[in-house]
Amino acid sequence: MIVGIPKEIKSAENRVCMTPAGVEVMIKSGHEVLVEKSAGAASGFADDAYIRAGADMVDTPKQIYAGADMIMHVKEPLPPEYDLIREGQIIFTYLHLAADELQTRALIKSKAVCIAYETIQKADGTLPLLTPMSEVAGRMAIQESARFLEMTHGGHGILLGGVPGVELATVVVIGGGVVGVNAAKMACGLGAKVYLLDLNLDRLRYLSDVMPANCFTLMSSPATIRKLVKKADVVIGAVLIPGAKAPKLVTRDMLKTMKTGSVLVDVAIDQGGCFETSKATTHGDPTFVVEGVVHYCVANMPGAVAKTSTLALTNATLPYALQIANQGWKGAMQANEEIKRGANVINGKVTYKAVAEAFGLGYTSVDELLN
Ligand SMILES: NC(=O)C1=CN([C@@H]2O[C@H](COP(=O)(O)OP(=O)(O)OC[C@H]3O[C@@H](n4cnc5c(N)ncnc54)[C@H](O)[C@@H]3O)[C@@H](O)[C@H]2O)C=CC1
Ligand SMILES: CC(=O)C(=O)O
Repeated sequence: MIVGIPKEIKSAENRVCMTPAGVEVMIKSGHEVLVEKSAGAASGFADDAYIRAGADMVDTPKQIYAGADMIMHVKEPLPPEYDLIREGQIIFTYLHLAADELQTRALIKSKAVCIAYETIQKADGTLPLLTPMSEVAGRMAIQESARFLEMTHGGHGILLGGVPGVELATVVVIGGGVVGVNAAKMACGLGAKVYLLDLNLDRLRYLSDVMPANCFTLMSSPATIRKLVKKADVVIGAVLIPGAKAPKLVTRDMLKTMKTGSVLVDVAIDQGGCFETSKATTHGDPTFVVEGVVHYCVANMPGAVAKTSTLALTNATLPYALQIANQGWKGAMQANEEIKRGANVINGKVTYKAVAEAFGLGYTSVDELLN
């Protein structure tokens, strides 16, 4: 198979979907790899390293899309790429379709085989290709909160951990999965008072055992969220219903009760965001203010720390990419249920239920397409 690696074009997206070490493994397995010039530069991988690994370097995304059987990306294809995608081509990347009708319709039209990193799912429900970036984004969420609590950035000027004799900050983390735990750990480490909310009681039991003493676990409900946001300096949105649009958990009315200059970080923005007032922002212009509350809603947070994120992401994606390249998409999905759960749009059909439901589109089981 010919695998294509275009340069990312989303705003301030510095990651690349495969390192030279990954390219070497692909090529040793009998595949060819096309890499767009300077695709890895921002992550610390010069073109020379890809050439030494055996890749063919090309100048434009057009050449990548024209020549490759499987396109790998980090972020979703953007409008300039839609018409480059070919029928039957495999697109393997983060897609987050339930929050992006334009892209969903473009992928349906393309008749490509679109496999989403974020819905590849193990039998125990975990999401192996989302986890590493959720670890990064969860940790970053607290760095960014600390930055935007500073007065020069619009915050109300409280230090997360306080100092002896002075009140410390209150951080509310909604969602106790990978993002939530990583955010809560960082906030606890800095000394803040942290509330960590989830709907899953078994998860709350586990978290209550393993988290530090300044982390308080609570069952998530509208009443609890309404009460906590009033005293919060920071609220982190970290919920996920896999593949689906995020539920809106903090309403505009709740926002009106919050402190002026407090900070919301909606990490779940890639799935549409879990605050009613969220809209996606970029690293270039990451925040906006509604009802006096600073909103940070960047959909590709890990792109800002690409030297960490590229390695963490590609450690996880390579084995799956290799299996798809070795067996083709049908063979890989027949052999591996985890990859089958990644099927979102295939040959013009929506094969992920939550995506079909998000836009009132017809749903086709991937099994119907595998025979
Ligand atoms: N903005 C960005 O750059 C990035 C965004 N993300 C996004 O962050 C979100 C969270 O991802 P993960 O932590 O990996 O997911 P996860 O599946 O590990 O955790 C989600 C948690 O939310 C909980 N939950 C669901 N509904 C809830 C509710 N109503 N109240 C409280 N908790 C609820 C679930 O029980 C689960 O424990 C996803 O949308 C993911 O795509 C992840 C990485 C980067
Ligand atoms: C998860 C995701 O969309 C990201 O890392 O950008």
